[in-house]
Amino acid sequence: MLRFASRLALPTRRQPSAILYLAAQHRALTTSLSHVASSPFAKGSATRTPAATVSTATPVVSARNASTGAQALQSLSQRPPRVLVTGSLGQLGLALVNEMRTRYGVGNVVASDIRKPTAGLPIAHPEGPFVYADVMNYPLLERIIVDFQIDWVVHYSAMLSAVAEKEPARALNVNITGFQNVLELSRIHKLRLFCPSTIGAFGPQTPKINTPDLTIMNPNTIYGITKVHMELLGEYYHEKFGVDFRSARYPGILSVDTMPGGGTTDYAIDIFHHALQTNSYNCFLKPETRLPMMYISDCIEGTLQLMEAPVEKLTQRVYNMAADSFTPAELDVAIREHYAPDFQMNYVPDSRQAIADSWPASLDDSLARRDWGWKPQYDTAAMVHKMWTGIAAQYTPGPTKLEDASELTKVTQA
Ligand SMILES: NC(=O)C1=CN([C@@H]2O[C@H](COP(=O)(O)OP(=O)(O)OC[C@H]3O[C@@H](n4cnc5c(N)ncnc54)[C@H](O)[C@@H]3O)[C@@H](O)[C@H]2O)C=CC1
Ligand SMILES: CC(=O)[C@H](N)C(=O)O
Repeated sequence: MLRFASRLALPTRRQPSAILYLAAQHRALTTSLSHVASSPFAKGSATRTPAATVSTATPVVSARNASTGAQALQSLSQRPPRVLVTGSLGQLGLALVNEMRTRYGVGNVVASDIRKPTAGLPIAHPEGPFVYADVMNYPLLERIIVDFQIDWVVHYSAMLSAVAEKEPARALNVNITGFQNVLELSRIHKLRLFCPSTIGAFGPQTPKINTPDLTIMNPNTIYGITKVHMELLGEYYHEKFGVDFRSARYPGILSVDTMPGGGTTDYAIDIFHHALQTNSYNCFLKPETRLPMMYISDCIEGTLQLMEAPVEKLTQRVYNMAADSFTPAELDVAIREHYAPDFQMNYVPDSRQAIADSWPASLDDSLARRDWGWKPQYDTAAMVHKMWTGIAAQYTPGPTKLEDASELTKVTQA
């Protein structure tokens, strides 16, 4: 099995400054959590809503980030938001919850998923609240939002591009019905809602280089269609009902501590694990396939910047967000030049090649930079360095462990 260091916090370039929060707020939320833990809902009631597992022992301490915190707190009526994160055990959710709990206070960030948090996941604050939440279950979501007095939802539950092509009916349900549920609940309960979009929302007719925010989309994958639906419906709810919907179109995200969930950009993570374990990799994309990519710290930082941005700064609701772009061949060269001279890359393109071919090679994110100050910290060289050194540290030195490579990721079977 992969050996993850437990309780790894996201690498951060800033020292969070912890401030003790008002005692009244502390009492209010602790009371709220106690209520949930002792409610019929929490125990699993006759309505067959699954039990919410909540740690009431968690003190509600507000730890805010020094650089962005003051401004965001002002716009939040001087208290940190209470946030529900759906799909929080996925590649991005784990990292986002870790960072949000550092900034907003452990008890203020409710993690949720349909899976159990297993030992070894990089959860920095395991004492924080975690609940079962199937995003298709509207009454359950509403109950969590009310019981925890949620202000913001980050909707991360989704099926990614490769797995969605394999199970289109399920992907439509999770990605479309799930989003419609959180959007409608955001309208009713006046929540700020963030749902990520993706380079996968674009299609073969989209301009490939420096793709602007507003352009032809026409995706030809189930994943892309569900994401365009999400963008349009979110904008509609904003226009029509004033829902504070926000979205960023992410590139492929690279992470050390968490594994990808079945996408087309997953090769750029798999390659490091295979290189370190077997010194070779069968890449499922052709060498020249250029795709936009981003390191996870940038993704999480940018997401929080957009979430915290004062509403008057936003001139639109969906923004491109970019860092750098590279090809499998360039990654191969970087690994051989700097880390593993004998690394052997083979190219065995599969059905994911067609998906990648329909996506942009680079994004124009100038509006995100202008409106809410987006600026990535990691270019390709810096990403490769973080990935190699971070993943190398996960493997114990010794003989090659082939069984580890076979466990690497769900996507190798996609
Ligand atoms: N990872 C990436 O490179 C990119 C991700 N995104 C978007 O970011 C979001 C998060 O992506 P990842 O963390 O990579 O995905 P992931 O596949 O790693 O995690 C998704 C999580 O959703 C959960 N889930 C599935 N069905 C659910 C349901 N019915 N109810 C509740 N939870 C359910 C899964 O158990 C899983 O933990 C998604 O919306 C994805 O489209 C966008 C662009 C790039
Ligand atoms: C770019 C994405 O949305 C995701 N990583 C995928 O490849 O499906």
